Amino acid sequence: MKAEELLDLAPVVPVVVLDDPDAAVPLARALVAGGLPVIEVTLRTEGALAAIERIAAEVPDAVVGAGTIVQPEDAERSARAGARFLVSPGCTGRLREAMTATALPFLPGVSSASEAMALLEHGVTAMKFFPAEAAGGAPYLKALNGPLPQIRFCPTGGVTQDNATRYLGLPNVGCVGGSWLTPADAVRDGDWDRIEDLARKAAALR
Ligand SMILES: O=C(O)C(=O)C[C@H](O)[C@H](O)COP(=O)(O)O
Repeated sequence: MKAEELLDLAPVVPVVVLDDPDAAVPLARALVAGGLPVIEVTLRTEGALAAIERIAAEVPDAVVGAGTIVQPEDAERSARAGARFLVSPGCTGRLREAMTATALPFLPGVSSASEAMALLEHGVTAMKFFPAEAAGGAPYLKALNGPLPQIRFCPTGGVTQDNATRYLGLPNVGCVGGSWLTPADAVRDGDWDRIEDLARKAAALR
């Protein structure tokens, strides 16, 4: 799968922070049941790689990836755990090389025209726009589409059920990402029905 194709699999990519790897499988099943098969597990917790491993092994309909790829080593570690894509909040030359070396599709984070152009020089045309709302929101991305129509984005950061359509209506947006599908209290309480419901509403956004 190419990164461009990843952007078209689902309108919303849930960004998940998981403390307990035991929650990974029921959580992923709830998201898939609600219609959101692409799941980004952030490497912000100790259990993140174990969570990715479990989802990859036990939820065949999910497309699980690793988020918060910050160190070059994170890319290979995530690939070994079974991640099928990689997402980073920003990008450096070393990080791009490490993500490229895994042969997995990846969405490097950018928040400016220059950052996007630096990646474009290396043939990267699918990116995460982060932090989307704080960096200028949908008007900013709309403005980038004029000079840089070959780049498509997954805006993430401050995106919600209520503002997602502003992004999804843009020609250079494939999908959006966000943590609103998996509220911390719902994950802690194992309220998978609530998460499935949130996913279903988000899946209907497009
Ligand atoms: O962890 C990463 O890799 C990030 O870059 C940040 C996340 O994508 C955002 O924290 C999600 O944003 P919210 O939906 O506003 O919570």
